[in-house]
Amino acid sequence: MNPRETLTSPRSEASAGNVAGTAARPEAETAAPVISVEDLAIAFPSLDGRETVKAVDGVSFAIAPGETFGIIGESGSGKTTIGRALAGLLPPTGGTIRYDGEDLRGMSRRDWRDRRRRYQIVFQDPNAALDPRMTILQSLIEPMKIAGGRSPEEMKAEAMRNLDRAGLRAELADRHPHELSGGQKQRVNIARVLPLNPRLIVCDEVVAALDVSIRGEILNLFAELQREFGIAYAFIAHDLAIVAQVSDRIAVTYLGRFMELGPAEAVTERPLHPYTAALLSAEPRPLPAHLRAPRRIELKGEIPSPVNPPSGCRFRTRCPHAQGLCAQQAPEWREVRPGHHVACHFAGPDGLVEHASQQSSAKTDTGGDHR
Ligand SMILES: Nc1ncnc2c1ncn2[C@@H]1O[C@H](COP(=O)(O)OP(=O)(O)OP(=O)(O)O)[C@@H](O)[C@H]1O
Repeated sequence: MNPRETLTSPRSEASAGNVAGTAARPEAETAAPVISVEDLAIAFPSLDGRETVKAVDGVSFAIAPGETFGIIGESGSGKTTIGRALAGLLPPTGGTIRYDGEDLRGMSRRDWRDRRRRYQIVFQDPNAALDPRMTILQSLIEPMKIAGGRSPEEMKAEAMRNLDRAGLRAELADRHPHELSGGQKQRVNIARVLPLNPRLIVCDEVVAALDVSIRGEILNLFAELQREFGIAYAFIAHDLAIVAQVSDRIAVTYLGRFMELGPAEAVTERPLHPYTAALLSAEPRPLPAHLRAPRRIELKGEIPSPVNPPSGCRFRTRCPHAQGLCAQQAPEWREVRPGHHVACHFAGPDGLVEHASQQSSAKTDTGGDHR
């Protein structure tokens, strides 16, 4: 994560050498993944209990130490569900998650808790993890109490150190959450997880509820902690420009599956999947030049229900380039550029859109209109 890079200066290719399945940063190429996910599936019973909501339906990836792994996609695409599963808050209904190589299933509850502690989540709502009745100091001490092994004096000293690390003044320790701003509370949330020596923090829309003016400061704090402690982040957000700015790699999620996964600058500057291109061109705010889609691709209609996803390619019902094949066959997950994977029948190393448009003009179209 490096939010100090401005949005108008994309990362250089050299700084983003990539290895399939792990990090985009060269120093992480040989490091064992902090987390590796294989064929993850998470299903919920629907509200009436009669159907199954396939919120996540077969995603695989690995995150390297110190990497920021961005996850984007429309509302309902499964981002939060993936994030909650990574933080151990939701048991997978299929597939495996390995934490530093270990599958935690079947462990004793105590061992599981000890391991899981190092994979944390910070939510959009700064109040989500703070008890309004506790002082900030008590809130900072609470996770250490649960973890055990420190004396009250040690816990207090560690809490004060982390308050400082998170950029907060010592006198805030005696305040209650309602006396702090949203940005300050989000800093407390970050300070709370530091004593747990996190390996991975899932950042779920962590700046979405904050004033635009302080978003950069919070992102800088995440970046500083990453540099200092080598923490990896799974960074979930709607705001494409922010995800592009902070991530080493980006996964593009649609209806519980990944459509595309690759180095951040490649995904945002030379997207392979029409869904990624559509997300880029649908950005309400003007994006920096390097993130702008070459032409506008309209994303029509709502995301279909994960109870009954479309056959073949899940995106086909909204894809301007869909053809007969897309309804019949789910596209394979292919690596078409080094470290850059895509699930689209028509993606090639030089991109997709032109190739698919040429074919679609000659064949029957099963999707929306062209363009
Ligand atoms: N506890 C649950 N019970 C039933 N369905 C659920 C549950 N949690 C999530 N879902 C469904 O799973 C799908 C994915 O939801 P999820 O919150 O992961 O998406 P998201 O991409 O994070 O969306 P948003 O950006 O709005 O947070 C949605 O259709 C959602 O309604």
